[in-house]
Order: sequence, then C-alpha cells, then structure tokens
Amino acid sequence: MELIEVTTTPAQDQTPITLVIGKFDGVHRGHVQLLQNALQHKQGKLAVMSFSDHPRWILRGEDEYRQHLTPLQHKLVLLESMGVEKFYHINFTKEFSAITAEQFVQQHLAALNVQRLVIGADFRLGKDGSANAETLSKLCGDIGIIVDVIPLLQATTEKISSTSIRHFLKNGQIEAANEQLGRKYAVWGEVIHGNALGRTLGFPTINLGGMAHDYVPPKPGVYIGRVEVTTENNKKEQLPALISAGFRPTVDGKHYLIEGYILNFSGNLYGQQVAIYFEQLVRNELKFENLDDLIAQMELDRQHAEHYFHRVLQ
Ligand SMILES: Cc1cc2nc3c(=O)[nH]c(=O)nc-3n(C[C@H](O)[C@H](O)[C@H](O)COP(=O)(O)O)c2cc1C
Ligand SMILES: Nc1ncnc2c1ncn2[C@@H]1O[C@H](COP(=O)(O)OP(=O)(O)O)[C@@H](O)[C@H]1O
Repeated sequence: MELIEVTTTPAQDQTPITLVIGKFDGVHRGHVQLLQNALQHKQGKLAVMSFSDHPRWILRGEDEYRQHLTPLQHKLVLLESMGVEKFYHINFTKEFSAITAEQFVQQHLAALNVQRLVIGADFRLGKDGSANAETLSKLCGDIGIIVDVIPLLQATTEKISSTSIRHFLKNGQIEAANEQLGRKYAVWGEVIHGNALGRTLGFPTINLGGMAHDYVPPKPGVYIGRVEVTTENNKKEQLPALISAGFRPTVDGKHYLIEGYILNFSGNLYGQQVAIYFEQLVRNELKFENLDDLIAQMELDRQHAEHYFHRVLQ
C-alpha cells in the first residue's frame, strides 16, 4: 500500500481511484462495510483519505481523544489487509478543521482522478460540519465525480461508531466493543522491563510499552485474552493469557499499564513487538494489603482462565 502524507493539499495525480473518506478509527464493522461497497464497484485503485488526530483532541484538548482505537500504524495494516492500495494521510489541524465543502472539493479532490467517492451517511467535515454528505455529493456531482453515500450500519441497539466503542472500553464492556469492531480489541506494543516482581510472585508478565500508550485504555481490571507473539520460525501465534490493565494499586497506583501473563508459557519476550487481544473482563482491579493476598487472587484468576480456555478451546 502506498502511503501519501498530505501536509497542505494532495499533489496532482492522474491515477484513477475509487476513494473512501473517513477517520476510520478502529476500522470497525461500519468502516468495513464502506470498504466492501467501494471494492464491489471499484474503478481504478482503491484509495482511502483519512484524518489522524481526533478533532476533539485538536480543537477542544479532550485528553481521552489523544488516544486511538487504532493508532496510524495499526490502521494501515488493517486497511491494507482489506485491499486498500493508496492511503492519503491528512494531518488534522485547526486550519484543516475550518475548511469549507467547496475548498475541500477544489483543493483536495480536484487534484486527484476520483472515479467514485464513497462516504458514510454521517460524513461531516469542516467548520460546523459545513461539508456533510449531501453538500459534498452535490459539489462532486458538479465536477463529474459519482458519490455513493452508504447508510450507517446499525448494531442491535445503537449505531456502530468509534465513539460507542470507546464508551464500551471505558466501561469494561469488551464483548460489546468487540461486537461493534467485528474483531477483538487489540493493543500493540513492545515488551519492556518492569520491576521484575512478577516472576517472584509466580506470575511473570509482559509489560507493554511503545505505541501501547497511544491506544484507548480499557477500564482498569483483569481480563481474559490472548498474546500474539512471533515464534522462532517467524510465525505469529496467539497464546491464551490473563491481562492486567490498570494502575496496579497494590504495587504502584499511579501509572496505567497493560500486562499479560501467558498461561503455560516460559520464555524471554523482552524487546518483542506483540499484540494483546481483549476478550472478557474477569474482575475489577483491587488493592491488596500484602503480596500474599495478591498472589492468592491471581491463583483464582488463573483457575478461572483455565476453565474459560478449556471451554473455548475444546
Ligand atoms: C492475573 C493478574 C491479576 C492482577 N491483579 C491485580 C490487582 O487486582 N491489583 C493490583 O494492584 N495488581 C494486580 N496485578 C498486577 C501485579 O501487581 C503485577 O503484575 C506485579 O506487581 C508484577 O509487576 P512487574 O510486571 O512490574 O514485575 C495483576 C496481575 C496479574 C497477572
Ligand atoms: N508466562 C509468561 N507470561 C509472560 N511473560 C513471561 C512468561 N514467562 C516468562 N516471561 C518473561 O518474563 C518477563 C516478565 O517477568 P517479570 O518478573 O514480570 O518482570 P518485569 O515485569 O520486570 O518485566 C516477560 O517480559 C517475559 O519475557
């Protein structure tokens, strides 16, 4: 997939493309539906134009929107696996937020050879949402671009959206988040060193650093999930695991950290790039009086996880 960084406006490019526009945070089921529609009627190459950095972070400084369901690197891998061939990455800035529909069409779309444009029905861009699906369709029609506006995909109770997935994660409702994502919520990161306490407790854990801090953090708690590691013959393998996500009030209490204890595993994973997949919340995190009480509870967590995996793996 070709990655095109757009700092002001895209450079002229005459390659015919079918273009899908959106933030695509999470690459959830709604996004997948847009991409599938674009693929079905594809003319030229399949391209995505996406804005990174959430408007609520850039414009209102809402810290929780600094984090993503899929940071850029993760988003690119998911989009490529779905057949996207070109990716226009627009850095969302205050200036870009004030763009009008006319300017967007003239400055961003007219430079490209867009055969077909695919957007979701809730598409909004520019100051006060001045560019919505209807205005954009009309302006594109004027310059001969066909626009497909795709109705929003509904979940059983509400519309599928990155915002509701964020809420579910914040509440520890992993299954609901995964249902809307159409995949398991995954956090990528590098295995970093901690306090080397885990091994003495009988529960060594990989501690996630690096890009893990760019993800929306699930509610503090203990989860069942999987750790994806790279084996010696360079294959990816997903191993059953218990995840501790949170502030570890017994030993720290200040810094949010995602850790994974892999069941029936021993080996050195320091420095590896891994993915941690969340499946189910087991319990909230607790502050224990002493480490023996923490160990006793982790023992119970391990038994719970063994039962869970026995059920799902048999
Ligand atoms: C299954 C499991 C459950 C955990 N539950 C808690 C908890 O309820 N409260 C807490 O403070 N820390 C909890 N932790 C985090 C441990 O305190 C942490 O893994 C341990 O201190 C080792 O730290 P280290 O990775 O820096 O060596 C849990 C860890 C695991 C693996
Ligand atoms: N079952 C396991 N699950 C997770 N990590 C393991 C496991 N067995 C061995 N390890 C290794 O042990 C390391 C964690 O040991 P730990 O004592 O918790 O120290 P620290 O938290 O300081 O890294 C992991 O980074 C990994 O390399």
